Amino acid sequence: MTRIVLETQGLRKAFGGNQVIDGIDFRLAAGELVAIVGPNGAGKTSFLNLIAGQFRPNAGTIQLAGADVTQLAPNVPARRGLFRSFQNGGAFGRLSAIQNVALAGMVRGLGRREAESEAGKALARVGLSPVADWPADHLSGGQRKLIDFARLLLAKPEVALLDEPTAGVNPAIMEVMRAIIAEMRDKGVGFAVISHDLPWVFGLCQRVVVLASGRVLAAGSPDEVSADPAVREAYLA
Ligand SMILES: Nc1ncnc2c1ncn2[C@@H]1O[C@H](COP(=O)(O)OP(=O)(O)OP(=O)(O)O)[C@@H](O)[C@H]1O
Repeated sequence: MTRIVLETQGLRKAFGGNQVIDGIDFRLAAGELVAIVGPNGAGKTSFLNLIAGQFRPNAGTIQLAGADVTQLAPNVPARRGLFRSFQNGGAFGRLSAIQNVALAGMVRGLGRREAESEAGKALARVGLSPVADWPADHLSGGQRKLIDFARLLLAKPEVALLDEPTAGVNPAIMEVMRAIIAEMRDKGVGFAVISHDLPWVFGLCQRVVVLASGRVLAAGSPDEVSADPAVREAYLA
């Protein structure tokens, strides 16, 4: 039987009168990659913020690997096997690249030495060995996104939430990202990936969830959602 690693039910969030998430039911299985797409302002990042604990929902529940994490602080889901990347990279600017990556290993219980040794290997994998000792805020936007991928390798999560990983990065880096995601997914990590790059993400995912106005507008295979008139209309609008 398929193991569900992430599930939301009836998730809702409003800011003042703006209902940004309006009742989202979502399931992600181990080893599955779901693309989360939709027009600007649809609520995609807010949905990840709710799952990762950056926002508190007004209603609904979030289960991570079978445990209720609905009301937990942001760092707690990380210790329970959740990884999250951010549109502009999640690195701490004053820490070096290698310190940032090692932290992801320490969160999962590695000692400092072992974490730094693994971080060095992960940085080599993403091509960042030459800048391993540079402060993250001296790196380019694309390099900071690669730090997130090195952090992902160290974190070894059950669930990875990626927010626009390929925005503003060159094709060679996109290929490094694709290979890491595919390898981890094949080992059983569940991925929810927000992307505006539909060819890239449709080439990786099993399922697509289209959000619009905080709701699931459509869900299905890439071919099914691409053919859905409501999806076309939402994008054109
Ligand atoms: N912290 C916040 N306070 C108030 N409103 C917010 C906050 N975060 C997001 N919103 C609102 O939530 C709505 C959805 O925004 P969100 O960033 O989740 O959309 P998105 O689908 O990720 O968009 P994009 O593709 O442009 O990144 C927007 O109307 C936005 O203004």
